[in-house]
Amino acid sequence: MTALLVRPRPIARLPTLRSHHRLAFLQRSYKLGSTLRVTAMSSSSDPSMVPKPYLARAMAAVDPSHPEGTSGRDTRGMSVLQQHVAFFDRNGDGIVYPWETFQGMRAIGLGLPVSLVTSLFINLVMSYPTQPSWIPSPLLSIHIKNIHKGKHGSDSETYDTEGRFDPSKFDAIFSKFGRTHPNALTEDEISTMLKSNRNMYDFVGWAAATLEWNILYKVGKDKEGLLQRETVRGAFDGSLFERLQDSKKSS
Ligand code: HEM
Ligand SMILES: [Ca+2]
Repeated sequence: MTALLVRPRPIARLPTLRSHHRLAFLQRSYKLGSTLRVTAMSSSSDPSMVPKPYLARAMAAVDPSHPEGTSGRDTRGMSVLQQHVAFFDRNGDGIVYPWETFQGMRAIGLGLPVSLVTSLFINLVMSYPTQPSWIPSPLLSIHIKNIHKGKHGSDSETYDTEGRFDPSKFDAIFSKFGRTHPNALTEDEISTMLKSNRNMYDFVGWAAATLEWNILYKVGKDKEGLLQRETVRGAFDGSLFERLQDSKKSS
């Protein structure tokens, strides 16, 4: 009887699944407690899968099309979360002041009122947890070295508590919520995701995650109103911000 319960599905059926379904299947298998299936999946040599998708990457936002992260990116020894934030450090001193957040937002094409309100909110929320001592910063500085301490709840959990990038959590954004397109999110799907990601009584996290995804949608949506997987990956390692700034400059 037990043997019947734990018997894995024939491996031969797996390649017919699309990559995002395959990962969802992996997660379901895990919940069922069948380590046999998980082992079989992770040792697969299928090129459309990231090796060891459960292993958080310190410096690279990896997915099956970018197994080494964004090509040609100089990580400067920073974690993926530090890279996300470094774009806003306009003078490169390791500290992000509210006016730098504001300038960065304007540089990627956000409007004046949104940039004003959002930059103030971000620096208000993230300044204190990232300070090098218990004394608050009157100028609301954010220290990039400690940005992992600015991690909040009710998010996708793609960044771990040390600011690394978890490829399986990133993939789950699309396998769980990309109902209409496997590699993109509609505005409605983003709002479903935000509600699903909520942790109990985590009002700061709800607000922060809503803001993050709403501004990302604003700057990153394509002509069809879709937020593409590649745009989201670029937001995680900050390369999207540089791309947007360059395209704004050249237009
Ligand atoms: C236009 C600018 C920005 C956009 C579009 C943006 C977008 C995002 C997105 C989509 C996430 C992932 C949320 C999730 O996993 O559900 C995120 C996380 C994060 N962002 Fe930003 N962000 C921006 C600016 C900033 C700035 C200026 C800072 C700080 C200086 C910052 C700090 C963070 C931190 C600490 C996280 C981790 C949150 C967590 O995982 O709990 N972001 N951001
Ligand atoms: Ca700075």
